[in-house]
Amino acid sequence: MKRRSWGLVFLNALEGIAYGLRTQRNVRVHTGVAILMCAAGFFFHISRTDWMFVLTAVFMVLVTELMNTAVEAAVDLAQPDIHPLAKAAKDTAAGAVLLAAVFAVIIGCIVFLKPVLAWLRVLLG
Ligand SMILES: Nc1ncnc2c1ncn2[C@@H]1O[C@H](COP(=O)(O)OP(=O)(O)OP(=O)(O)O)[C@@H](O)[C@H]1O
Repeated sequence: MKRRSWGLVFLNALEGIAYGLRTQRNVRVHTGVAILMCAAGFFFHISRTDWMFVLTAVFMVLVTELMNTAVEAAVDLAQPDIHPLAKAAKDTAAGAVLLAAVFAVIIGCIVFLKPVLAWLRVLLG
């Protein structure tokens, strides 16, 4: 196969992200949550260390979501019929997303619970 230019490699990767956003509701939901978490980070002026954890959590969820989409597409192409290995592949990929999401929830609670409660206290007098 002909070697692709860097520009084309980048374009194909963007097409992959666009495919995930277009076809997978979960990718769209997690992207929305990621944007909210980043907005909250700016709103509450979280520390550099907190940003590192928040960004790690956010990117882990988005990366595993896209890998899950890739696994689903590859499995559906290779094995459209019911097969235990097709189930194992899809369930394992979904498990990776679940673990990343649990990590993101834990990080979200550790970073945002305190500032959100303090903000609510001020807001409610
Ligand atoms: N070819 C297959 N053979 C056996 N089990 C399958 C197969 N395809 C899907 N499954 C089972 O059904 C579940 C749902 O599969 P599906 O392809 O609908 O993915 P999904 O997780 O619902 O993805 P989406 O995010 O697109 O809704 C899988 O997690 C797996 O347990």
